[in-house]
Amino acid sequence: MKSVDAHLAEILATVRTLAPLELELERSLGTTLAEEVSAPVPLPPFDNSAMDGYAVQAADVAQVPVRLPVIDDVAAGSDELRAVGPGHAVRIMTGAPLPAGADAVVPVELTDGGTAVVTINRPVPLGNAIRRAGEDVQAGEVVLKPGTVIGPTQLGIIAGVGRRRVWVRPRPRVVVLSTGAELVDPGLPLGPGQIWDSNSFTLTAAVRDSGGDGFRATTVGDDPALFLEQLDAQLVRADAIITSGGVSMGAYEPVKEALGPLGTVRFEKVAMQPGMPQGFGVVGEDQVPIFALPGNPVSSYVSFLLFVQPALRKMRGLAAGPAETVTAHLLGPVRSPAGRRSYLRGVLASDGTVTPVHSQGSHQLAALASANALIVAPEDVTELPTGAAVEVIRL
Ligand SMILES: Nc1nc2c(c(=O)[nH]1)N[C@H]1C(S)=C(S)[C@@H](COP(=O)(O)OP(=O)(O)OC[C@H]3O[C@@H](n4cnc5c(N)ncnc54)[C@H](O)[C@@H]3O)O[C@H]1N2
Ligand code: MOO
Repeated sequence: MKSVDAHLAEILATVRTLAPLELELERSLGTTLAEEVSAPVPLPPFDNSAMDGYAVQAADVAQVPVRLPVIDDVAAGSDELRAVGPGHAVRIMTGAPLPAGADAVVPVELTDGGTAVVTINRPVPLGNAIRRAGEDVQAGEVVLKPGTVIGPTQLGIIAGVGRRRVWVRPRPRVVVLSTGAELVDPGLPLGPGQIWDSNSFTLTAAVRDSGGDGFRATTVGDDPALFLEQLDAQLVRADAIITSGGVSMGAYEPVKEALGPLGTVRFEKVAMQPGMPQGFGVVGEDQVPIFALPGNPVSSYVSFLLFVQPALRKMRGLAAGPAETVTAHLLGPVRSPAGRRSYLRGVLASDGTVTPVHSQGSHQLAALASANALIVAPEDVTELPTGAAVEVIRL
Protein backbone atom coordinates (compact mmCIF):
# COMPACT_ATOMS: atom_id res chain seq x y z
CA MET A 1 0.00 0.00 0.00
CA LYS A 2 1.12 3.54 -0.70
CA SER A 3 2.07 5.60 2.34
CA VAL A 4 0.20 8.75 3.35
CA ASP A 5 3.41 10.75 2.92
CA ALA A 6 4.07 9.40 -0.58
CA HIS A 7 0.49 10.18 -1.63
CA LEU A 8 0.76 13.75 -0.36
CA ALA A 9 4.16 14.19 -2.01
CA GLU A 10 2.72 13.10 -5.36
CA ILE A 11 -0.18 15.51 -4.99
CA LEU A 12 2.07 18.45 -4.08
CA ALA A 13 4.38 17.65 -6.99
CA THR A 14 1.41 17.69 -9.37
CA VAL A 15 -0.64 20.73 -8.36
CA ARG A 16 0.54 24.12 -9.56
CA THR A 17 0.48 27.50 -7.90
CA LEU A 18 -2.24 29.63 -9.52
CA ALA A 19 -1.08 32.46 -11.79
CA PRO A 20 -1.47 36.00 -10.43
CA LEU A 21 -4.23 38.27 -11.68
CA GLU A 22 -5.29 41.83 -10.95
CA LEU A 23 -8.42 42.03 -8.80
CA GLU A 24 -10.62 44.81 -7.48
CA LEU A 25 -9.88 45.34 -3.82
CA GLU A 26 -13.41 44.24 -2.86
CA ARG A 27 -12.74 40.82 -4.39
CA SER A 28 -9.32 40.26 -2.89
CA LEU A 29 -10.24 39.00 0.59
CA GLY A 30 -8.54 35.66 1.25
CA THR A 31 -6.28 35.87 -1.81
CA THR A 32 -2.49 35.85 -1.64
CA LEU A 33 -0.65 39.03 -2.51
CA ALA A 34 1.54 38.61 -5.60
CA GLU A 35 3.24 42.02 -5.57
CA GLU A 36 4.93 44.35 -3.13
CA VAL A 37 2.54 47.08 -1.95
CA SER A 38 4.12 50.37 -0.95
CA ALA A 39 2.87 53.79 0.09
CA PRO A 40 3.06 56.53 -2.59
CA VAL A 41 2.86 59.24 0.09
CA PRO A 42 3.58 59.30 3.81
CA LEU A 43 0.82 58.15 6.15
CA PRO A 44 -0.58 60.20 7.71
CA PRO A 45 0.01 62.48 4.70
CA PHE A 46 0.13 65.63 6.91
CA ASP A 47 0.53 66.60 10.58
CA ASN A 48 -2.92 66.44 12.14
CA SER A 49 -4.79 66.55 15.41
CA ALA A 50 -5.34 63.34 17.39
CA MET A 51 -8.16 64.96 19.40
CA ASP A 52 -11.01 67.43 19.24
CA GLY A 53 -9.73 70.59 20.97
CA TYR A 54 -7.62 73.68 20.36
CA ALA A 55 -4.37 74.04 18.43
CA VAL A 56 -2.09 76.39 20.38
CA GLN A 57 1.51 77.20 21.12
CA ALA A 58 2.37 75.12 24.19
CA ALA A 59 4.22 78.06 25.79
CA ASP A 60 0.92 80.02 25.88
CA VAL A 61 -0.77 77.42 28.10
CA ALA A 62 2.10 76.88 30.55
CA GLN A 63 0.35 79.16 33.10
CA VAL A 64 -3.34 78.31 33.59
CA PRO A 65 -6.09 79.28 33.53
CA VAL A 66 -5.48 81.36 30.43
CA ARG A 67 -7.93 82.95 27.97
CA LEU A 68 -7.02 82.85 24.26
CA PRO A 69 -8.96 84.29 21.32
CA VAL A 70 -10.15 81.56 18.88
CA ILE A 71 -9.10 82.83 15.44
CA ASP A 72 -10.24 79.89 13.27
CA ASP A 73 -12.14 76.62 13.27
CA VAL A 74 -10.71 73.63 11.34
CA ALA A 75 -12.61 70.48 10.59
CA ALA A 76 -11.10 67.29 9.12
CA GLY A 77 -10.79 67.90 5.38
CA SER A 78 -10.20 71.68 5.73
CA ASP A 79 -7.60 73.08 3.39
CA GLU A 80 -7.52 76.84 4.06
CA LEU A 81 -5.73 77.27 7.32
CA ARG A 82 -4.79 80.36 9.30
CA ALA A 83 -1.51 80.13 11.16
CA VAL A 84 -1.59 80.11 14.97
CA GLY A 85 0.44 83.02 16.30
CA PRO A 86 1.50 83.59 19.92
CA GLY A 87 -1.51 84.11 22.18
CA HIS A 88 -3.95 82.55 19.70
CA ALA A 89 -5.94 79.34 19.54
CA VAL A 90 -7.64 77.54 16.63
CA ARG A 91 -10.53 75.18 17.31
CA ILE A 92 -9.58 71.86 15.69
CA MET A 93 -11.20 68.46 15.16
CA THR A 94 -9.64 64.98 15.18
CA GLY A 95 -7.93 64.32 11.83
CA ALA A 96 -7.90 68.00 10.79
CA PRO A 97 -4.59 69.39 9.50
CA LEU A 98 -2.52 71.17 12.10
CA PRO A 99 -2.28 74.90 11.32
CA ALA A 100 1.20 76.39 10.90
CA GLY A 101 2.60 77.82 14.11
CA ALA A 102 0.73 75.41 16.40
CA ASP A 103 2.86 72.98 18.39
CA ALA A 104 0.29 71.35 20.69
CA VAL A 105 -3.40 70.48 20.85
CA VAL A 106 -5.39 70.99 24.06
CA PRO A 107 -8.27 68.46 24.26
CA VAL A 108 -11.66 70.19 24.59
CA GLU A 109 -12.18 68.47 27.98
CA LEU A 110 -9.40 70.65 29.45
CA THR A 111 -11.13 73.89 28.36
CA ASP A 112 -14.47 75.66 28.69
CA GLY A 113 -15.21 74.85 25.02
CA GLY A 114 -15.44 78.54 24.01
CA THR A 115 -15.86 79.40 20.32
CA ALA A 116 -14.83 83.10 20.30
CA VAL A 117 -12.54 83.02 23.30
CA VAL A 118 -11.46 79.82 25.05
CA THR A 119 -10.36 79.34 28.65
CA ILE A 120 -7.67 76.66 28.94
CA ASN A 121 -7.60 75.07 32.38
CA ARG A 122 -4.61 72.72 32.13
CA PRO A 123 -1.17 72.99 30.55
CA VAL A 124 -0.16 70.46 27.87
CA PRO A 125 3.35 69.50 26.75
CA LEU A 126 4.90 70.43 23.40
CA GLY A 127 3.58 68.14 20.64
CA ASN A 128 0.54 67.05 22.66
CA ALA A 129 -2.15 65.18 20.62
CA ILE A 130 -0.37 65.78 17.31
CA ARG A 131 -0.01 62.92 14.80
CA ARG A 132 3.00 63.59 12.63
CA ALA A 133 3.11 63.03 8.86
CA GLY A 134 4.75 59.67 8.07
CA GLU A 135 4.60 58.34 11.62
CA ASP A 136 2.71 55.25 10.38
CA VAL A 137 4.41 54.79 6.99
CA GLN A 138 7.10 56.76 5.13
CA ALA A 139 6.65 57.61 1.44
CA GLY A 140 7.90 54.65 -0.62
CA GLU A 141 7.87 52.27 2.33
CA VAL A 142 6.73 48.67 1.66
CA VAL A 143 3.60 47.94 3.69
CA LEU A 144 2.89 44.37 2.48
CA LYS A 145 5.12 41.74 0.93
CA PRO A 146 4.23 39.17 -1.75
CA GLY A 147 2.92 35.97 -0.19
CA THR A 148 0.80 37.77 2.41
CA VAL A 149 -2.74 36.45 2.73
CA ILE A 150 -5.14 39.37 2.44
CA GLY A 151 -7.41 39.56 5.48
CA PRO A 152 -9.56 42.53 6.47
CA THR A 153 -6.68 44.54 7.92
CA GLN A 154 -4.36 43.89 4.96
CA LEU A 155 -7.19 44.94 2.68
CA GLY A 156 -7.43 48.07 4.82
CA ILE A 157 -3.80 49.09 4.39
CA ILE A 158 -3.98 48.46 0.62
CA ALA A 159 -6.93 50.87 0.49
CA GLY A 160 -5.09 53.13 2.95
CA VAL A 161 -2.23 53.61 0.50
CA GLY A 162 -4.73 54.50 -2.22
CA ARG A 163 -4.80 51.30 -4.27
CA ARG A 164 -8.03 50.15 -5.90
CA ARG A 165 -6.74 47.05 -7.68
CA VAL A 166 -4.10 44.61 -6.59
CA TRP A 167 -2.13 41.67 -8.08
CA VAL A 168 -2.96 38.50 -6.22
CA ARG A 169 -3.03 34.76 -6.53
CA PRO A 170 -6.77 34.09 -6.44
CA ARG A 171 -8.69 31.80 -4.15
CA PRO A 172 -8.74 28.43 -5.92
CA ARG A 173 -12.16 27.62 -7.40
CA VAL A 174 -13.03 24.10 -6.35
CA VAL A 175 -16.05 22.18 -7.60
CA VAL A 176 -17.35 19.50 -5.25
CA LEU A 177 -19.24 16.64 -6.81
CA SER A 178 -20.97 13.91 -4.78
CA THR A 179 -21.77 10.60 -6.41
CA GLY A 180 -24.14 7.88 -5.29
CA ALA A 181 -27.59 6.69 -6.37
CA GLU A 182 -28.66 6.65 -2.71
CA LEU A 183 -28.12 10.38 -2.19
CA VAL A 184 -30.91 12.90 -1.71
CA ASP A 185 -30.48 16.62 -1.15
CA PRO A 186 -31.17 17.68 2.43
CA GLY A 187 -34.57 19.36 2.61
CA LEU A 188 -36.19 16.65 0.49
CA PRO A 189 -37.88 13.54 1.95
CA LEU A 190 -35.96 10.26 2.13
CA GLY A 191 -37.19 7.28 0.15
CA PRO A 192 -36.32 3.67 0.99
CA GLY A 193 -32.59 3.00 0.88
CA GLN A 194 -31.76 6.68 0.59
CA ILE A 195 -29.61 8.99 2.73
CA TRP A 196 -29.13 12.72 2.69
CA ASP A 197 -26.00 13.94 0.90
CA SER A 198 -23.77 15.45 3.56
CA ASN A 199 -20.31 15.12 2.01
CA SER A 200 -20.74 17.80 -0.62
CA PHE A 201 -21.77 20.27 2.09
CA THR A 202 -18.88 19.34 4.38
CA LEU A 203 -16.34 19.48 1.55
CA THR A 204 -17.61 22.74 0.04
CA ALA A 205 -17.46 24.33 3.48
CA ALA A 206 -14.00 22.86 4.10
CA VAL A 207 -12.80 24.40 0.83
CA ARG A 208 -14.08 27.83 1.91
CA ASP A 209 -12.48 27.36 5.30
CA SER A 210 -9.20 26.58 3.57
CA GLY A 211 -9.05 29.73 1.47
CA GLY A 212 -10.77 28.44 -1.66
CA ASP A 213 -14.11 29.15 -3.29
CA GLY A 214 -16.13 25.96 -3.09
CA PHE A 215 -19.00 25.26 -5.48
CA ARG A 216 -21.34 22.38 -4.86
CA ALA A 217 -22.32 20.70 -8.12
CA THR A 218 -25.49 18.67 -8.61
CA THR A 219 -25.11 15.17 -7.23
CA VAL A 220 -24.83 12.40 -9.81
CA GLY A 221 -25.97 8.80 -9.42
CA ASP A 222 -24.01 5.70 -10.30
CA ASP A 223 -23.80 6.21 -14.07
CA PRO A 224 -20.19 6.85 -15.21
CA ALA A 225 -21.39 8.54 -18.42
CA LEU A 226 -23.53 11.02 -16.48
CA PHE A 227 -20.63 11.59 -14.11
CA LEU A 228 -18.32 12.44 -17.04
CA GLU A 229 -20.95 14.77 -18.48
CA GLN A 230 -21.28 16.62 -15.19
CA LEU A 231 -17.50 16.73 -14.78
CA ASP A 232 -17.11 18.20 -18.27
CA ALA A 233 -19.67 20.89 -17.53
CA GLN A 234 -17.89 21.83 -14.29
CA LEU A 235 -14.31 21.83 -15.60
CA VAL A 236 -14.60 25.27 -17.19
CA ARG A 237 -14.90 26.97 -13.84
CA ALA A 238 -12.60 24.81 -11.75
CA ASP A 239 -9.02 25.07 -10.56
CA ALA A 240 -9.57 21.72 -8.84
CA ILE A 241 -12.31 19.11 -8.53
CA ILE A 242 -13.24 17.04 -5.51
CA THR A 243 -15.50 14.04 -5.89
CA SER A 244 -16.89 11.89 -3.12
CA GLY A 245 -17.80 8.24 -3.41
CA GLY A 246 -17.52 5.64 -6.11
CA VAL A 247 -13.87 4.75 -5.67
CA SER A 248 -13.78 1.38 -3.85
CA MET A 249 -14.48 -2.19 -4.88
CA GLY A 250 -18.24 -2.24 -5.51
CA ALA A 251 -20.08 -3.17 -8.68
CA TYR A 252 -21.11 0.47 -9.25
CA GLU A 253 -18.16 2.82 -8.82
CA PRO A 254 -18.85 5.64 -11.28
CA VAL A 255 -15.82 7.78 -10.47
CA LYS A 256 -13.36 4.93 -10.81
CA GLU A 257 -15.09 3.59 -13.92
CA ALA A 258 -15.22 6.96 -15.61
CA LEU A 259 -11.77 8.24 -14.72
CA GLY A 260 -9.76 5.02 -14.65
CA PRO A 261 -9.67 4.62 -18.46
CA LEU A 262 -8.41 8.21 -18.96
CA GLY A 263 -5.04 7.09 -17.66
CA THR A 264 -4.43 10.40 -15.91
CA VAL A 265 -6.09 9.51 -12.61
CA ARG A 266 -4.74 6.77 -10.40
CA PHE A 267 -6.84 4.78 -7.95
CA GLU A 268 -4.85 3.32 -5.11
CA LYS A 269 -5.00 2.12 -1.56
CA VAL A 270 -3.28 4.47 0.84
CA ALA A 271 -2.11 3.01 4.15
CA MET A 272 -4.47 4.96 6.35
CA GLN A 273 -7.69 4.55 8.31
CA PRO A 274 -10.13 6.00 7.43
CA GLY A 275 -9.63 7.00 3.80
CA MET A 276 -7.89 3.97 2.34
CA PRO A 277 -9.29 4.13 -1.22
CA GLN A 278 -8.01 7.27 -2.93
CA GLY A 279 -8.00 8.59 -6.47
CA PHE A 280 -5.87 11.47 -7.66
CA GLY A 281 -4.76 12.85 -11.00
CA VAL A 282 -5.53 15.50 -13.58
CA VAL A 283 -8.41 15.86 -16.05
CA GLY A 284 -9.23 17.98 -19.10
CA GLU A 285 -7.14 20.12 -21.43
CA ASP A 286 -5.99 22.31 -18.57
CA GLN A 287 -4.89 19.33 -16.48
CA VAL A 288 -7.17 20.28 -13.61
CA PRO A 289 -6.27 18.31 -10.47
CA ILE A 290 -8.99 15.95 -9.32
CA PHE A 291 -9.27 14.42 -5.85
CA ALA A 292 -11.49 11.34 -5.90
CA LEU A 293 -12.19 10.88 -2.21
CA PRO A 294 -13.92 7.91 -0.62
CA GLY A 295 -17.63 8.23 0.10
CA ASN A 296 -17.74 7.46 3.80
CA PRO A 297 -18.28 10.85 5.44
CA VAL A 298 -15.42 10.62 7.93
CA SER A 299 -13.12 9.20 5.26
CA SER A 300 -13.81 12.02 2.80
CA TYR A 301 -13.29 14.73 5.41
CA VAL A 302 -10.06 13.21 6.77
CA SER A 303 -8.82 12.81 3.18
CA PHE A 304 -9.62 16.47 2.54
CA LEU A 305 -7.57 17.58 5.53
CA LEU A 306 -4.59 15.39 4.72
CA PHE A 307 -4.42 15.84 0.95
CA VAL A 308 -6.65 18.60 -0.41
CA GLN A 309 -5.91 21.27 2.18
CA PRO A 310 -2.13 21.23 1.56
CA ALA A 311 -2.78 21.22 -2.19
CA LEU A 312 -4.96 24.32 -1.83
CA ARG A 313 -2.15 26.01 0.08
CA LYS A 314 0.25 25.29 -2.75
CA MET A 315 -2.26 26.61 -5.29
CA ARG A 316 -2.55 29.79 -3.24
CA GLY A 317 1.21 30.25 -3.27
CA LEU A 318 1.68 29.37 0.40
CA ALA A 319 4.07 26.91 2.07
CA ALA A 320 2.44 23.49 1.88
CA GLY A 321 3.14 20.28 3.75
CA PRO A 322 1.55 17.73 6.04
CA ALA A 323 -1.15 18.87 8.47
CA GLU A 324 0.38 20.38 11.61
CA THR A 325 0.22 18.36 14.81
CA VAL A 326 0.56 19.05 18.52
CA THR A 327 1.45 16.53 21.22
CA ALA A 328 -1.26 15.45 23.66
CA HIS A 329 -1.87 12.68 26.20
CA LEU A 330 -4.56 10.07 25.66
CA LEU A 331 -7.38 9.89 28.21
CA GLY A 332 -8.54 6.55 26.81
CA PRO A 333 -6.96 3.69 24.83
CA VAL A 334 -7.12 3.51 21.01
CA ARG A 335 -6.68 0.73 18.46
CA SER A 336 -5.32 0.96 14.96
CA PRO A 337 -4.94 -1.57 12.12
CA ALA A 338 -1.36 -2.80 11.60
CA GLY A 339 0.48 -1.11 8.78
CA ARG A 340 -1.96 1.81 8.45
CA ARG A 341 -1.82 5.26 9.96
CA SER A 342 -5.03 5.94 11.85
CA TYR A 343 -6.71 9.28 12.33
CA LEU A 344 -9.06 8.77 15.25
CA ARG A 345 -11.56 11.35 16.33
CA GLY A 346 -10.95 12.94 19.71
CA VAL A 347 -11.68 15.88 21.95
CA LEU A 348 -8.57 17.87 22.76
CA ALA A 349 -8.72 19.80 26.04
CA SER A 350 -6.78 22.89 27.04
CA ASP A 351 -4.79 20.83 29.58
CA GLY A 352 -3.17 18.90 26.71
CA THR A 353 -5.24 15.72 27.09
CA VAL A 354 -7.23 14.14 24.29
CA THR A 355 -10.23 11.85 24.76
CA PRO A 356 -11.13 9.51 21.88
CA VAL A 357 -14.82 9.80 20.99
CA HIS A 358 -16.83 6.58 21.46
CA SER A 359 -17.80 5.99 17.83
CA GLN A 360 -14.89 5.62 15.46
CA GLY A 361 -16.71 4.26 12.37
CA SER A 362 -16.03 5.91 9.01
CA HIS A 363 -19.78 6.50 8.61
CA GLN A 364 -20.27 8.13 12.02
CA LEU A 365 -20.69 11.74 11.07
CA ALA A 366 -22.20 12.82 14.40
CA ALA A 367 -19.16 11.51 16.26
CA LEU A 368 -16.93 13.44 13.83
CA ALA A 369 -18.94 16.60 14.46
CA SER A 370 -18.41 16.17 18.23
CA ALA A 371 -14.62 15.96 17.82
CA ASN A 372 -12.14 18.83 17.61
CA ALA A 373 -9.02 16.81 16.84
CA LEU A 374 -7.69 13.78 15.01
CA ILE A 375 -5.46 11.46 17.03
CA VAL A 376 -2.68 10.09 14.85
CA ALA A 377 -1.74 6.45 15.50
CA PRO A 378 1.40 5.58 13.49
CA GLU A 379 1.63 2.65 11.06
CA ASP A 380 3.73 0.49 13.41
CA VAL A 381 1.27 0.75 16.30
CA THR A 382 -1.86 -1.35 16.88
CA GLU A 383 -2.76 -0.13 20.37
CA LEU A 384 -2.04 2.96 22.40
CA PRO A 385 -2.82 2.91 26.15
CA THR A 386 -4.31 5.65 28.30
CA GLY A 387 -1.61 8.16 29.13
CA ALA A 388 0.37 7.62 25.91
CA ALA A 389 1.78 10.71 24.21
CA VAL A 390 0.26 11.12 20.75
CA GLU A 391 0.33 13.62 17.93
CA VAL A 392 -3.03 15.23 17.18
CA ILE A 393 -4.27 17.41 14.35
CA ARG A 394 -6.59 20.18 15.48
CA LEU A 395 -9.83 20.38 13.49
N1 LIG B 1 -15.02 -4.88 -0.66
C1 LIG B 1 -14.60 -3.70 -0.24
N2 LIG B 1 -15.49 -2.81 0.13
C2 LIG B 1 -15.10 -1.61 0.57
C3 LIG B 1 -13.73 -1.33 0.66
C4 LIG B 1 -12.80 -2.29 0.26
O1 LIG B 1 -11.57 -2.12 0.29
N3 LIG B 1 -13.29 -3.47 -0.20
N4 LIG B 1 -13.34 -0.13 1.17
C5 LIG B 1 -14.26 0.48 2.11
C6 LIG B 1 -13.80 1.76 2.47
S1 LIG B 1 -12.49 1.81 3.49
C7 LIG B 1 -14.44 2.89 2.08
S2 LIG B 1 -13.93 4.40 2.67
C8 LIG B 1 -15.57 2.88 1.19
C9 LIG B 1 -15.38 3.85 0.05
O2 LIG B 1 -16.43 3.71 -0.81
P1 LIG B 1 -16.70 4.62 -2.06
O3 LIG B 1 -15.75 5.72 -2.13
O4 LIG B 1 -16.83 3.76 -3.22
O5 LIG B 1 -18.05 5.31 -1.68
P2 LIG B 1 -19.53 4.78 -1.79
O6 LIG B 1 -19.53 3.30 -1.89
O7 LIG B 1 -20.20 5.56 -2.80
O8 LIG B 1 -20.04 5.21 -0.36
C10 LIG B 1 -19.50 4.69 0.82
C11 LIG B 1 -20.44 5.04 1.97
O9 LIG B 1 -20.51 6.44 2.12
C12 LIG B 1 -21.85 6.90 1.94
N5 LIG B 1 -21.82 8.15 1.18
C13 LIG B 1 -21.37 8.26 -0.07
N6 LIG B 1 -21.49 9.52 -0.50
C14 LIG B 1 -22.04 10.20 0.50
C15 LIG B 1 -22.44 11.56 0.66
N7 LIG B 1 -22.26 12.45 -0.33
N8 LIG B 1 -22.97 11.95 1.82
C16 LIG B 1 -23.15 11.05 2.82
N9 LIG B 1 -22.77 9.74 2.74
C17 LIG B 1 -22.27 9.32 1.59
C18 LIG B 1 -22.51 5.82 1.16
O10 LIG B 1 -23.90 5.82 1.31
C19 LIG B 1 -21.85 4.57 1.69
O11 LIG B 1 -22.44 4.19 2.92
O12 LIG B 1 -15.77 1.61 0.65
C20 LIG B 1 -15.68 0.52 1.58
N10 LIG B 1 -16.02 -0.67 0.95
O1 MOO C 1 -10.76 3.53 4.89
MO1 MOO C 1 -12.50 3.72 4.70
O2 MOO C 1 -12.05 5.28 4.40
O3 MOO C 1 -12.57 3.27 6.34
O4 MOO C 1 -13.79 4.19 5.65
